[in-house]
Order: sequence, then structure tokens, then C-alpha cells
Amino acid sequence: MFPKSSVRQFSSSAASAYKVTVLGAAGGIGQPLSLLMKLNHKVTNLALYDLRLGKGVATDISHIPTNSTVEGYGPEDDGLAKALKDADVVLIPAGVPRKPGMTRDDLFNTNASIVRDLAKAAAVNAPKAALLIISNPVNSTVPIVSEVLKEKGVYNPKKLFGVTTLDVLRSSRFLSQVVGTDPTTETVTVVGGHSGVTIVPLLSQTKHKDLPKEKYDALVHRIQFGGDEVVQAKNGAGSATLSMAQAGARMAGSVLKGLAGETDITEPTYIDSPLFKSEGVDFFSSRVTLGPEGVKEVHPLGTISTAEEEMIKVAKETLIKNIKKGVDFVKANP
Ligand SMILES: NC(=O)C1=CN([C@@H]2O[C@H](COP(=O)(O)OP(=O)(O)OC[C@H]3O[C@@H](n4cnc5c(N)ncnc54)[C@H](O)[C@@H]3O)[C@@H](O)[C@H]2O)C=CC1
Ligand SMILES: O=C([O-])CC(=O)C(=O)O
Repeated sequence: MFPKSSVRQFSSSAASAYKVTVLGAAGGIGQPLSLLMKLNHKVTNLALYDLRLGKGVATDISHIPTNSTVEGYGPEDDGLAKALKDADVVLIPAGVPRKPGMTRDDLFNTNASIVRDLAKAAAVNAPKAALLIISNPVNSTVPIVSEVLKEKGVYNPKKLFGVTTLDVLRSSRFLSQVVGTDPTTETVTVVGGHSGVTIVPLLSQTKHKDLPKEKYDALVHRIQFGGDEVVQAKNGAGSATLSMAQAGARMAGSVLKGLAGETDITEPTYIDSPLFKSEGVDFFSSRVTLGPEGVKEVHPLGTISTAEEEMIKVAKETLIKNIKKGVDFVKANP
């Protein structure tokens, strides 16, 4: 028999209940991401929405014996509103992926309106939710969501996140391959945005700051263009899905830990950031500590190398354009 006090303690720690919604849940990312969210014990209600197969994926996942309910929705019968109703965390991997030869920016024309419309529905049905944007181009889709939420009068910059975690995962993996270490021991802060030259790994802040120039340059290039490797290998059938699901589940898990009041939960993520606003860069990824209200603290970059300073300068120039493109889109197409 357990002593009474330990039984009581167990019930109170299991008290936090979170509804997580995945929009685009039947896609290449959506399916494994939904699976991983079903395995997260903080999630008590998982709502899966897609234009097709939302219910099928939900029924499949619902047979996994973790203590959460799973509901699946399609566009019929007000499914989007029901999926979003009172969600605590909304993950958005809806939209088209790249094919070889395309940049993430080439996805803008299709994905901008998808993300805008999903953000409108979130503004109405889950105005307090933390929104985690995966759909590309992240550098522009996050500003799109922010503009929509501003128009609806429910914008909370502490609750909007561009998911850049895959760049962090790749940095750990690729660095460990270069230096011959266990990737689980390698932590790399990646700042800027999520595409090509806007992805800036701060390798000077790791134990391996003295890599020979050739190796350093090749590593930075691999981190910045890691997505292309997958796009080319899949040869027209899409981009990263499984590693992205792991990245999305890690970020969502960290946001949930923050909401639950766990301390010292920090992730690099692309947010409405004060760091370079004075230079016109309204969104920027850097280390962010997460808390019960979402963003708790935005960390400055810290000491960086001359090479990193130069990369950040280039990243900011591109980010200003990417951000403006998202904002202008919503202004012209409200
Ligand atoms: N942030 C990041 O690091 C990464 C972002 N991505 C991006 O994630 C997005 C999704 O990629 P995949 O899952 O591979 O694509 P996919 O084509 O396999 O899946 C997308 C899903 O979204 C659904 N969808 C489309 N419009 C929708 C709408 N209005 N409402 C609800 N669902 C809708 C589709 O039915 C489909 O099931 C792409 O834009 C891709 O570029 C991909 C990898 C990494
Ligand atoms: O490369 C892409 O298009 C998908 C993506 O964002 C990534 O894998 O980092």
C-alpha cells in the first residue's frame, strides 16, 4: 500500500490539463508530430484537423494507451472551430512543402493564405493559445499570423513562436559528426530566422570554437542548407517530415513545460523580439526562456565571433524583407 500522502501528491501533480491542436495533422509532418504529442503526458486533449484524413489519423492515434482523448476533424461541420476551441497550444504544419530547385520563399504564394486563414480561426476560437508556426517560409508566416491577430485585437507577442528547432537539432547532429562526439551532448544556439543565410549557428559558444576554417565554413553551410539535403534526397516527394516532427514535438513540449510552471526551459525560437527592433527587424530568433505566460525572457546573443557578427548582419537584411513581405500580404489581403 502507498502511504496516503504519496497518493495525494500524485493526484495533484497530474492536475494540469492541456488541449493541443494540430492543424495539417494528416500531412508528412502532421502525422508523426501528432503521434509524438499523443506520447506527451502533459497533453490531455489532442485535436487533429486537416482538409483530408483528420478523423482517420485521429482514430488511429487514439488507440495508443496514453491518458489523453483524441478528436479528429475535417472542414465539414465547423471542424476547424471545434478543433481549435479553447486550445492551449496550436501547432501549424499546414501547407505545401518544397520540391528540388525551390526556395522556402517560393512557397509564400500558396502558404501565406493558408496560414492567414488558420490564424483567423485561431484568433476567434483559441485567442489565448500559444501558436507554434511550422509552415514555410517561417520568416514570413510568423509576421502574417501576428498581423492577423493584431487585426482581430488578440495579439499577444508572448504566445507566438516560429519553430526553428530543426536548425538546432541539425546543428547538434552535424557538429557531432565533425568533431566525433555524442550529439546528445552538443547544444548549439541558432539565431536569426529559418532559411539559408538567416540561419546563424553560434558555434563560437560551444566547446568547439577552434575548428579549422574549412571545416567551420562547411559546417555552417550544412546547417544553413540542411533542409536542401532532404528535399533533394526525397526528389520531389517533399521535405523534412520526421526530423521536423521530432523538432516540433520538442518545441511544443518545452512550451507546455513553461505553461506548467517548470523553470529554466529555454529554446531558440523566432519571435516578436526586442533584440533588433531599433534596426527594423521585428522578428528574430534567439534563446527564449518559456514560462506560464509563454515567452518569459528573451536572451541577448552574448559574446559572438567576428564571423558570426557578419552572418547576423546578412541575416538581418534578409529578415527585414521577409518580414515586410508577410506584413504587406495581410495588409493587401486581409
Ligand atoms: N519550420 C520548419 O523547420 C519546417 C517547416 N516545414 C514546412 O511545413 C509545411 C508542411 O510540410 P509537410 O507536412 O511535409 O507537407 P504535406 O503536404 O505532407 O502536409 C501538409 C498538410 O497540410 C494540409 N493542409 C493544407 N492546407 C490546409 C488547410 N487550409 N487547413 C488544414 N490543413 C491543410 C494538407 O492537407 C496536408 O495534409 C511546409 O510548408 C514545409 O515547408 C517543413 C520542414 C521543416
Ligand atoms: O527545407 C525545407 O523546405 C523544409 C525546412 O524548412 C527544413 O527542412 O528546414
